[in-house]
Amino acid sequence: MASSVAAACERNPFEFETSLKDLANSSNLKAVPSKFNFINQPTALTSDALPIIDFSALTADDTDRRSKAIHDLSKACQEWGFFILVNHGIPEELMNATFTATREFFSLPAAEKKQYEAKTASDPIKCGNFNVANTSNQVFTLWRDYLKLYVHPEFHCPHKPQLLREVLLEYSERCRKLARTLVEAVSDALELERNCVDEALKLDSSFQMFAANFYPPCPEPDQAIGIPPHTDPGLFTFLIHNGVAGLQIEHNGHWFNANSPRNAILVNAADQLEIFTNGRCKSVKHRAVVNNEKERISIVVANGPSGEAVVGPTSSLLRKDGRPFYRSMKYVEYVESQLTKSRVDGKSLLEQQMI
Ligand SMILES: O=C(O)CCC(=O)C(=O)O
Ligand SMILES: [Fe+2]
Repeated sequence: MASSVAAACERNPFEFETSLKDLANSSNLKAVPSKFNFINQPTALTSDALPIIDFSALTADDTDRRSKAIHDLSKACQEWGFFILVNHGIPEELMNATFTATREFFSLPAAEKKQYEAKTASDPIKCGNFNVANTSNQVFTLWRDYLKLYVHPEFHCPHKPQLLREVLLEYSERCRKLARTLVEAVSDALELERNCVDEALKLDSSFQMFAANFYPPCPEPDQAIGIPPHTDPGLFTFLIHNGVAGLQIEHNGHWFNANSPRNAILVNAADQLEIFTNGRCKSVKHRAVVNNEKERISIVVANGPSGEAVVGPTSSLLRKDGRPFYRSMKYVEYVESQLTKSRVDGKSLLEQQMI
């Protein structure tokens, strides 16, 4: 759920000028048009094995099995910040339908999509390519079309394609349930009261965002970027993709290709989980690179606290001297500030929250 990459650009960051899908389809592009130019950092090392968490074990009656899964989850959140979730119970057909509906949305005529061009950070439906500035104030456009929706506690969705509403209602609800169980498991692992996150962060009215990213093949993949390095807002982000590689994550100072098997969900601990646990869980930087052969789609759900919750470190995880490592901030303000206040290669909003 890329956000900390955005910037207070002179151009509207949300401006929808080019449907990249159309640009890539219509012209025989040999080079990346200059407005997309972004020089990538060194490419990723080969993939290392990300931790795998078996969701069915987290909810198992067998206490030993459950305790081991909770321990593994907590270790994954503290060491990698990312893990692969298997046996999560979301039907394959629902995931496929989500891809189908999303692809249909991106195939709509540009004029149809342009009605969802956002004017401000708080618009609940946003569609475009996204303009970003770096610390030298140079603005560039990301090599991706995106659709971003606020789906809970209020559900917002474009009218077309018809299928989209139905699948997103179901997919987002299932993701909320999974995220809640993961949050409980992390609370157990950190010896917090089981429902303490739920209560403190008002998860009944969890602010949940859905994003679909469409990356067409790019003639010069080293000269453009899908999404530059960023961390996500929220507690847990869920990502599924259409089988084409592109996600890279930072681990111990290196970039790794993050691959995941079909039907698994790639999960990452996000900023508010790091803040609430006073740094125990890590919200890790990641980025999306592009390739010159295949189109890539990723579907991302950011499961957050309530928009109204003021998120800061929980008291039992403060340092011995009682001081927090992070400032507190209302979640909805955090989400919207990320879209306007941080810059590529500058301090992310999460870093700005550190005391
Ligand atoms: O497309 C991807 O793999 C990354 C997407 C992402 O990080 C985001 O939408 O926040
Ligand atoms: Fe992200």
